[in-house]
Amino acid sequence: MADQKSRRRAPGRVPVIALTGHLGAGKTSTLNHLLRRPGARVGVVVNDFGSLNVDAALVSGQVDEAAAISGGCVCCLDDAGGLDDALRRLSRPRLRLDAILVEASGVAEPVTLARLIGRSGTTGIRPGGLVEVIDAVAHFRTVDLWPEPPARYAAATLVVINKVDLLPADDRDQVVARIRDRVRLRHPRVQIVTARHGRIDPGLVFDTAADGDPVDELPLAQLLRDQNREHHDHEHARAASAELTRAISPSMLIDLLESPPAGAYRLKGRVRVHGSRAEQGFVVNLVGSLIHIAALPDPPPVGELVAIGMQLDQAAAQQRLDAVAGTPADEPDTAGLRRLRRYRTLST
Ligand SMILES: Nc1nc2c(ncn2[C@@H]2O[C@H](COP(=O)(O)OP(=O)(O)OP(=O)(O)O)[C@@H](O)[C@H]2O)c(=O)[nH]1
Repeated sequence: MADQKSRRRAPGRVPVIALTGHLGAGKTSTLNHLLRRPGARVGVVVNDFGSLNVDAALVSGQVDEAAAISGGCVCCLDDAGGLDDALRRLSRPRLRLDAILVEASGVAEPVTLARLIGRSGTTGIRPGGLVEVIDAVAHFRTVDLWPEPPARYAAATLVVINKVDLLPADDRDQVVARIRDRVRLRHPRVQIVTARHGRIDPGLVFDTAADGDPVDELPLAQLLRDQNREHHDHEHARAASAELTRAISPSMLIDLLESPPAGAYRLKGRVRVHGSRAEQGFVVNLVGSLIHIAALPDPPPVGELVAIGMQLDQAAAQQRLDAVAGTPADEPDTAGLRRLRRYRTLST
């Protein structure tokens, strides 16, 4: 009988699965959902666009092995921003990982990322598919904007139409069908599923990494040419971030989320505030104009806030974030806490 160790992972190269999608589409939610799959040893590479790794903080603790790439979009940095190093480290045989998931920043181009993974010099890995997460609500305002369907659809092995819960009930089927049709125009055979909070069947993702997958089934040269003809949004994305070394004012935080800096499409972070009795931690998220706030089990010793947008006014955003980070908030702020808790209740 095969011993436990040899049964833990199929022999051979570790499949590397990329998770892509526009800013705030639901990549971290999908990743966290996949990490809850029992029985698989999964390594994760997280690439945040801002200089602070919010996503890495949100997945650590649930993952067997993690590597973070920060400071820019993985496909725009020299040397793939350390992707090869991270893959080399995570594919070491003694880690016995079943799969490696790479969560790209929300501004990475899937075609380029697929190429980086496919052409990686790392010997212990093989491409295991690319999961493109789509924000069903914002898709036609953010990603699919031109007469030709975007090249990014063709790089995907699985398309997740996420946030379907946010579509109005009488529009839902029509919007989902429209996204499906556009994807299929580019990629007739791709798997498409709908999801809420990235809750897809993990078997779909790990199955796309079956050992028999062709190493490179994508006509990448053609796709790269198509992508270059399209709008290169990732070249124009900008970010501002601030480290939060103390509790912040909930009023200032909610003001920031309700009236974000000019051009900020995405705002996210982990914060600490003074509750009525003790300090409390929260994860805050803004996508477009949608605010989501969830409680953390413990207040983070050091938190962070990151703002990202294609046309972000970086200086103004930095000033706003620095003001939140630098304003003393040592007393409970009852009105601010009430506003924060209201968003938290609406977010459940
Ligand atoms: N209502 C609803 N909210 C969702 C869903 N999926 C994600 N969200 C929320 O959308 C926000 C962004 O989700 P993330 O998973 O962080 O998105 P992301 O793609 O990782 O974001 P970036 O890494 O910044 O590009 C969070 O507030 C999530 O709770 C969904 O299916 N329904």
